[in-house]
Amino acid sequence: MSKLDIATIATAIAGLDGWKLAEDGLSIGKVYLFDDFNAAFGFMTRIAMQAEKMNHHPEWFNVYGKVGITLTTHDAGGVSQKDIDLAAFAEMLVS
Ligand SMILES: C[C@H](O)[C@H](O)[C@H]1CNC2=NC(N)=NC(=O)C2=N1
Repeated sequence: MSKLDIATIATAIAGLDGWKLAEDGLSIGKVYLFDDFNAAFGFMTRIAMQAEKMNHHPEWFNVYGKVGITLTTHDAGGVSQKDIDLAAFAEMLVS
């Protein structure tokens, strides 16, 4: 899996509400806000199952209803299609 160029990443995340490219260009991220911990952890559980299925895992932070997700592909040293795909999966869950 090779990393994508910045233009490709920008185009891909333009269609993913709220997802941003990190200053260093090496990851994409978004902060989700849910009504409570139950909703937040349910969201995280579904992403965890998809991450295992894809063998592609997020870096994330959770406190109560807040879930911060950062996606990068360690093996590629940047953002790959897997990161875009997992972000798209997260957006599908909340849309
Ligand atoms: C051996 C390597 O860790 C595995 O192929 C997977 C596991 N999950 C992963 N997750 C992420 N985000 N990046 C990776 O490069 C990655 N590699």
